[in-house]
Amino acid sequence: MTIHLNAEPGQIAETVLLPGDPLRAQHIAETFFENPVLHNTVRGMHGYTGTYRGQRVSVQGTGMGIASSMIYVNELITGYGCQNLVRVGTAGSYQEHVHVRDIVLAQAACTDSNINTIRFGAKTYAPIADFGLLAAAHRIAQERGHTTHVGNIMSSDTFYHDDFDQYRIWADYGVLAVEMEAAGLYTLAAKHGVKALTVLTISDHLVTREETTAEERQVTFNAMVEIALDAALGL
Ligand SMILES: O=P(O)(O)O[C@H]1O[C@H](CO)[C@@H](O)[C@H]1O
Ligand SMILES: O=c1cc[nH]c(=O)[nH]1
Repeated sequence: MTIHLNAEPGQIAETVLLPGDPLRAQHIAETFFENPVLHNTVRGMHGYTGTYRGQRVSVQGTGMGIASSMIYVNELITGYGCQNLVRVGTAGSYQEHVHVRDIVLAQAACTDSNINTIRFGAKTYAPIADFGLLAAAHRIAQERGHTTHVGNIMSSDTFYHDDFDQYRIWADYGVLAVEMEAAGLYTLAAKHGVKALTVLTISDHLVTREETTAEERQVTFNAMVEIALDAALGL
């Protein structure tokens, strides 16, 4: 057991999907896993372990933001020996050609958080995805005909900015979309020598202001989860 996870030792699989929302963790377990068992109840941040196409796998809610998610990622790696960590989340598009419902594979993650200023001072660290997971996810998404973009994303500490247009500087440098966790996940994965990837579904658009309905989000979300599971488990 760790401070924020009350799973028994060995109860969490080596491969873990990481949605921000604990209810999405429940949805993933109930929709995709065989024999899911609730492994965490601390703070209502539900996590489940079961099997998917015969292989052991877990899903763990992380909460929103780098600060919350890094607590879970840290404890999953150091307390439970997790080796493959794949975030599955929603994101806002920064680019006209990246549409709502599209899938984004985060090759790298910029951040406005201080997590790496604390570590590296004035030197800049570039948090990146595991290439094997990234390549597998890309191949699977292409085979299934999903519109998929691979590139840089922004992991922001702030959902509501005083200046809405602040995103344009990132868009000008080719950043595809914004979410709130990947840079922390990639940094911790590198530190501990484990594999990480972030798979995102575009849920809203900062340029066109388009949004998806809850039903649309659900359908695209399931496609993203299947890509993440198959890539992480080498299926
Ligand atoms: O859909 P999830 O995984 O929660 O991810 C995105 O949604 C939340 C903001 O609404 C942030 O956590 C952001 O990263
Ligand atoms: O605009 C968005 C959408 C999802 N998640 C974010 O962090 N921002």
